[in-house]
Amino acid sequence: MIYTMTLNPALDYVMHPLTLDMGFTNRSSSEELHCGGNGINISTLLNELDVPSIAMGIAAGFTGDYLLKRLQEKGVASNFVILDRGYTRINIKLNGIVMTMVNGMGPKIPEKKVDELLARMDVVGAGDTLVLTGSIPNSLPEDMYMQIMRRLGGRGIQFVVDAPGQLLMESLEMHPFLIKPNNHEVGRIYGVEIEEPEACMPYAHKLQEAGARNVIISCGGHGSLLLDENGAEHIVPTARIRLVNATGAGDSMVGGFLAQVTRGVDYETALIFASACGTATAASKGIAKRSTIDRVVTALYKKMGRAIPGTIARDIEENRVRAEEDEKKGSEAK
Ligand SMILES: O=P(O)(O)OC[C@@]1(O)O[C@H](CO)[C@@H](O)[C@@H]1O
Repeated sequence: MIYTMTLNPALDYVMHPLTLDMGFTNRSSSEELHCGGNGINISTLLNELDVPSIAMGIAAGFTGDYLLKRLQEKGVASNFVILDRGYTRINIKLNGIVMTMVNGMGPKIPEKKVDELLARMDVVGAGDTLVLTGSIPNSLPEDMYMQIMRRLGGRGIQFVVDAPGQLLMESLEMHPFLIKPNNHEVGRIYGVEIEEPEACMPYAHKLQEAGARNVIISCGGHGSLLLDENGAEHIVPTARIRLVNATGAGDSMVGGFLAQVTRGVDYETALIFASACGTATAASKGIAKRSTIDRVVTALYKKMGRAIPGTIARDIEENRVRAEEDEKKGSEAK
């Protein structure tokens, strides 16, 4: 089973402001509300791909109730500790000419609720994957991810860590199965400016030498790289799309990669699929739907001048047939 941990989930309130003038009232042309937080985004993407996962974390108040209700409606399994006070944050995403985000701090988490969460996490065991991603609320210890990994270490669990600088570097001693920083995060860690996957590859080697098994570095429109646990280097371009909203694109990459690795697909194919999932979300409102992912996978293989591997091509065909049947049933029911 894949477990995702979101210690500080959010409702992402995406606004499309026509202007963004500081000190004035700006008007938005439309708004959307999505379930957010990195782990939740990964579980949402996995659910879209019919890969079971359990989203774990801490929720509170009316926003937390709404978040959990929405997850249930979508069919995303969850196991959240509920706080008695405060409310799950609402993160503002201002999707104008440039994307501007204001992320909330999140509720204060009492120690007894942390203990409850840790106790619930004891269900994670041998052969499971645990994804630790997103910010750690101020009221929790900064080394919370390390505490979780140390507690669960030695049980045969595969850890996936997608966290900023120091947190990521500290986690490497636990030999995470996968880390996925982007080029800017890697640049900040090593004090360099790097844009393209080729330039990032030496740093992927450094991160692997420091303990990570598989290292993905996403480089936005320049593509992405994977240095896999066997030492093989893979570089994949990005499919061309019209950018709608990049929130959750990195999480979708992680979800797409895990979905393919879980079914035993080779690492390069998993990276290509992961890249397509990230791009598909960037082209969507919220986390990408299956049909968009399939479209982007097809476009990416075309761009690379390669044939789509059998397993992925069969999935695409099955999804197409299923969508057609659903549409037929829908119009018959009207
Ligand atoms: O404040 P954090 O935890 O660092 O990031 C949270 C967040 O910005 O990351 C996700 C992906 O971009 C969003 O769904 C969410 O609002």
